[in-house]
Amino acid sequence: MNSNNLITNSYKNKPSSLGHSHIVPLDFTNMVTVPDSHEWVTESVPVIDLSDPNAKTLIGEACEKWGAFQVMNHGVSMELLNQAELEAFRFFSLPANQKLRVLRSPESIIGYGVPRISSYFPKLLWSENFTMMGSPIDHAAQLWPDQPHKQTTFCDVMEECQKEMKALTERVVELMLESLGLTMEDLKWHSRGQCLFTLNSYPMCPEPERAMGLCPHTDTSLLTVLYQSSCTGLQVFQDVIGWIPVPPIPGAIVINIGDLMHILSNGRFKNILHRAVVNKTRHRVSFAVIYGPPSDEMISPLTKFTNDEHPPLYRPVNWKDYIYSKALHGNKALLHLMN
Ligand SMILES: C=C1C[C@]23C[C@@]1(O)CC[C@H]2[C@@]12CCC[C@@](C)(C(=O)O1)[C@H]2[C@@H]3C(=O)O
Ligand SMILES: O=C(O)CCC(=O)C(=O)O
Ligand SMILES: [Fe+2]
Repeated sequence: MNSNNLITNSYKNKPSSLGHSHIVPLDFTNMVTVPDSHEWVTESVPVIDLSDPNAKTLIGEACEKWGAFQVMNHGVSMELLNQAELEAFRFFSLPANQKLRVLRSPESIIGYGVPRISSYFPKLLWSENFTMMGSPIDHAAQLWPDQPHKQTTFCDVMEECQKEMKALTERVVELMLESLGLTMEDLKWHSRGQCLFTLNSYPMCPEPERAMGLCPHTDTSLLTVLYQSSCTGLQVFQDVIGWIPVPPIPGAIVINIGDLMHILSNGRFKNILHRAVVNKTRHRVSFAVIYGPPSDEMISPLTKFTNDEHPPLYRPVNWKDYIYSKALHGNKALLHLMN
């Protein structure tokens, strides 16, 4: 037999793109640290400095590859973020009977309760949620009826933080559109965008590996802008790799693409699947602006992203109906909208 036909010769003349072809194994005995050459660190979502002149392009790339990124130099005051975190801890540390005064009704979005997505999973979550829209004054009055000072502080901080995070959200939406050659004018409702402000609490858990803080989901929003402070827990899902932690970076804010932005971009921007895991030693709190279009505005793939070769992937839907559909179908809601 011609020796050239043997399988053992398969690598003959193979070009070595990384120059790794003739590496001999490390002598692993007595190694006390891992040399740089052997360090495998899983890449996580990009961190983008909004003062970088290249920020727009980096955002576009991050939206297509990941559907999530962290931003620095975002213009939201650190002092305000710290105050909001403190107020969130104060709220969640209230006795259960006091928090139950502002229990969310089954029909409503706002108020205190289990995260909405709980309803479409068989097991319960190791978390609590308090969602606001605009001023939480009515809820604050129920929470602290005899302490007007506490009501004012809570409302002032929540309203101001919501305002600054909403401004950041709109700036990021603008950069996302610009990265695709569009402007805010292409969203005819752009001055009427609305947001919810939500506080998430993940108490310490005696057996974290048996529990789940927030189960895997994509957000219904256009964009969710989240502050997770210094406690790890948020993870994003990437095909092939699996769950990847989004490490807390001091001062950074996380941006997640939601289902509606995925629809607008006709699938070009990824709606990131994410979850929050819990831990044994720290009570974790996060808060987010959930940004979307006016409730009745129909959202469909922008014409810029559709043509004969790329027909619209989804039928038009408004945010209100989509939220309802998500409550019915959970993570399959988008499939129900497919053409
Ligand atoms: C508009 C909405 C988005 C949201 C579900 C909701 O109907 C109201 C609150 C939002 C929230 C906050 C906590 C996490 C989350 C997954 C949940 O269960 O309720 C989000 C939902 C979302 O982003 O889709
Ligand atoms: O707390 C987190 O890290 C995730 C929160 C989240 O996914 C959400 O509010 O939609
Ligand atoms: Fe989420």
